[in-house]
Amino acid sequence: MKSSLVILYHREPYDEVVVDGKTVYRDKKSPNGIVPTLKTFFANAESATWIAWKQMTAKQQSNFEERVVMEGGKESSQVRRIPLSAQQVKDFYYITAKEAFWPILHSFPEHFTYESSDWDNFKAINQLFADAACEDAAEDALIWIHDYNLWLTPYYIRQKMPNVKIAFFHHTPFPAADVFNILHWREAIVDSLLCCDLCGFHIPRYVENFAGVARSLRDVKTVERGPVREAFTPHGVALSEPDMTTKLSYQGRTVHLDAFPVGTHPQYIADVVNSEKVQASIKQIRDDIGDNKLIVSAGRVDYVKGAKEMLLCYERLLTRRPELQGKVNLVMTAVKAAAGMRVYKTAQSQIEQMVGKINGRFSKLNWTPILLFTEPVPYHELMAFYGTADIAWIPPLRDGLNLVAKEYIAAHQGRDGVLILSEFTGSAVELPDAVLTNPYSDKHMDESIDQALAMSPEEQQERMQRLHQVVLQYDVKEWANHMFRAANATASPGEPALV
Ligand SMILES: Nc1ncnc2c1ncn2[C@@H]1O[C@H](COP(=O)(O)OP(=O)(O)O[C@H]2O[C@H](CO)[C@@H](O)[C@H](O)[C@H]2O)[C@@H](O)[C@H]1O
Ligand SMILES: O=P(O)(O)OC[C@H](O)CO
Repeated sequence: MKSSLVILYHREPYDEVVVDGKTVYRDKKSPNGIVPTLKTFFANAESATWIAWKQMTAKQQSNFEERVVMEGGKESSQVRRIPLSAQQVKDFYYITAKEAFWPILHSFPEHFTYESSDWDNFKAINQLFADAACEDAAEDALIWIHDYNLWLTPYYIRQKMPNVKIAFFHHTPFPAADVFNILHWREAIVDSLLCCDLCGFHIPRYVENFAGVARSLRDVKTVERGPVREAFTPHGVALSEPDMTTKLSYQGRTVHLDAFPVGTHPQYIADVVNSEKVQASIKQIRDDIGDNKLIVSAGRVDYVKGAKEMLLCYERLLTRRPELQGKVNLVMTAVKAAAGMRVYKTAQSQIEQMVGKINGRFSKLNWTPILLFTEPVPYHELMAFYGTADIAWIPPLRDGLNLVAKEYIAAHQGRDGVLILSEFTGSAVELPDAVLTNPYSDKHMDESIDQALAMSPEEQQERMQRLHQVVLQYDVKEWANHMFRAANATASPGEPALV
């Protein structure tokens, strides 16, 4: 049966493990903000296909289940896996995507490496995803593609299905033209994105950057522009943008552009935090640290996430204000996205060395300044840390959005807590009541942590209530609904709208 919704995201929605000779599918352990987001509505969709890759040997390829149904999911919603060899995965994901595209997307051209990239392999794998999508999509389906790993799929799909609806969502930032255009393959990528009906981004700045790139490379016409929605701070934050382009036309096709940031599951998070199990963990953490201030900072190991800048600031804090030694605890997670990525080795060892140095310098018999987790933390434990923490410290140098900020707010349910949030995360233009900080400035970082530590309970509550309203209103359901509404609105006159 053909699907009315086809989701293309390169990762599978679960970890496949063999227990006692039987294959079972478990929630993914690695910290990734996209999989849980997409899983929520994929599991409930009536007839959907999720297309991902699966690494296997040639021998395994001759005999594997191409399609599986997720536990608890509907028979009509299947995960279709494209078999890839270890070498293909390495070239496509670890190297071309992470060593060439990722640094450019995050405006770190100094980390960009071109020589080891394998563009032909990237094209071939994108073609495989596009072929699978076309096989599974009904004529009136929506094909929803996620992230830069699949940049070329719109082009290949359009060759085979000229009228199918294609939406693309970027979970990362989208950089300005003078950075994006460093990519050798810029024309092919932009031509492919211009084959979409809808190109979605987290925030208006990324929309504007994409429109700027398209204008710089192709003779696109701006069809519509307007002020940004009230959900976004229009001025004054590093990534603010007062107006944005909402329609471009190119070669007879209209491409809709839109900004709709991913949301979280505030009610689910509140239920987990309020559960007996998590409340018991929260009490245990509090008993362990007494009246100390608990700071939490969670994320993947990545040079874009600002861990180094935060650790330097924490070291300065303990030096500038020795009275805080023994009175604050920083719980930090720095977990690898996948094993064996050379691009993250330096970032990981840098974090481990800095934590070792700070702990070595300041620890006392009964106090260690930093507790570092380098392995995924079970969800309930993570929520217990979010729920207990007086401060969440989120310092990325660049981040498409940052879901940890929203999860922390949801865990506190408008009661208390302080969010220190880098202005260079997409979420900063949605969350003006956070303590916004500039991770490129030592002075600003120092002022922000001082401000957070000194904030009165009344001010914490006022800010948290406003932040909670935002997180409640723009949750993950609203994100998906926004996308479906926006995709529907791309129907040209006379063309039937999506159902
Ligand atoms: N030690 C640990 N163990 C287990 N889980 C952990 C963990 N540390 C963090 N997590 C969880 O991992 C997720 C990470 O979310 P991010 O928004 O940082 O996503 P990520 O960078 O993967 O994805 C991309 O997609 C998302 C969604 O679009 C964007 O917010 C982001 O900018 C972009 O880079 C959060 O749900 C967090 O709670
Ligand atoms: O592709 P991954 O799993 O490394 O994902 C990292 C980010 O979530 C992509 O935006």
